[in-house]
Amino acid sequence: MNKPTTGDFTKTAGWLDWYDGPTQPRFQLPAGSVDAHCHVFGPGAEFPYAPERKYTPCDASKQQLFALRDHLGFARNVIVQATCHGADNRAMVDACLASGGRARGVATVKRSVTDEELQALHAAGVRGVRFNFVKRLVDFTPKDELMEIAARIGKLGWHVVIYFEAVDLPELWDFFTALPTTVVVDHMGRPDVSKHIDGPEFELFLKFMREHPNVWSKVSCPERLSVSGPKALNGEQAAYRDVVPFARRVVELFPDRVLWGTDWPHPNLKDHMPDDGLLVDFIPHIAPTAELQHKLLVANPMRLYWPEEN
Ligand SMILES: O=C(O)/C=C(\CC(=O)C(=O)O)C(=O)O
Repeated sequence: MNKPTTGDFTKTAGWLDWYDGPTQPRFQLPAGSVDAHCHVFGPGAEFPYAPERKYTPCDASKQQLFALRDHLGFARNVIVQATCHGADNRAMVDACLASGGRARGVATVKRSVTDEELQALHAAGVRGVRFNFVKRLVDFTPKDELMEIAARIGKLGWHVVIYFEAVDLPELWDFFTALPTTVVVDHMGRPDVSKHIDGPEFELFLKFMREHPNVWSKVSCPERLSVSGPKALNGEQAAYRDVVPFARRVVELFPDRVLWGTDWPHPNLKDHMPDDGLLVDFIPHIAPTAELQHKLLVANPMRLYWPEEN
């Protein structure tokens, strides 16, 4: 895959581009698998990055995303609006429209979004909005604004994707548990995997899922969560072992409410870029049976993003 230059934009210092030439996964994805968390970036020359962004990425186009999809053996993508595009959803919408029905989207919208704009996003394939609470990525948005947006998009049958770090869950609990829609948590709420899996922090996350049947989780991003590796590089077939027990527990406890995605092109990784083929080989470690794999990769994302096909 050739990486284009970033138009007039200069990448954030130390930015790592995605892994060039990922290996063919050994794990064969079930037919119809969905990569339920990935992004497109720009290209900046066509879809400029937002003035309020906290980082400037490398360009990562829809063609490059679709080439990765085909290489890894996925059938479909869910393209999640990244903060570097703010609430300008054009790059994500353009990718959904170009996918021939094989991509759905998760948008970022402001309170000022009109009903017509929401309808247009729906027609393009958007089925959710993302509320981001990771402080290094976004400025604060008042909760009453977010609640108002949630109520409006709920009427369209959309869901809310929430991104936060584990230490912030207690403070966000009341807001999250009041959301009226299906709620999808990015990357298991970013547990600190150096803490004990049975400790209070991860237990609070499991309680969140246990007590609220509208809450789903992406069991993605081991490359972001891992502390001790090993990294998904150089043919490593048992990467990110410290994350496995956490993700596996969520998959086994809530098999009908989990999703998986590559997170390509892996924004803001500072230390290494995973080989996406080896990331796919991580899946059977956290979903060890064919039944769990089918739910995680096919049945669950299809139910949430393509319910009309069920
Ligand atoms: O995309 C991800 O999964 C994670 C991100 C970036 C992000 O969310 C965004 O920019 O919107 C991160 O942790 O830096």
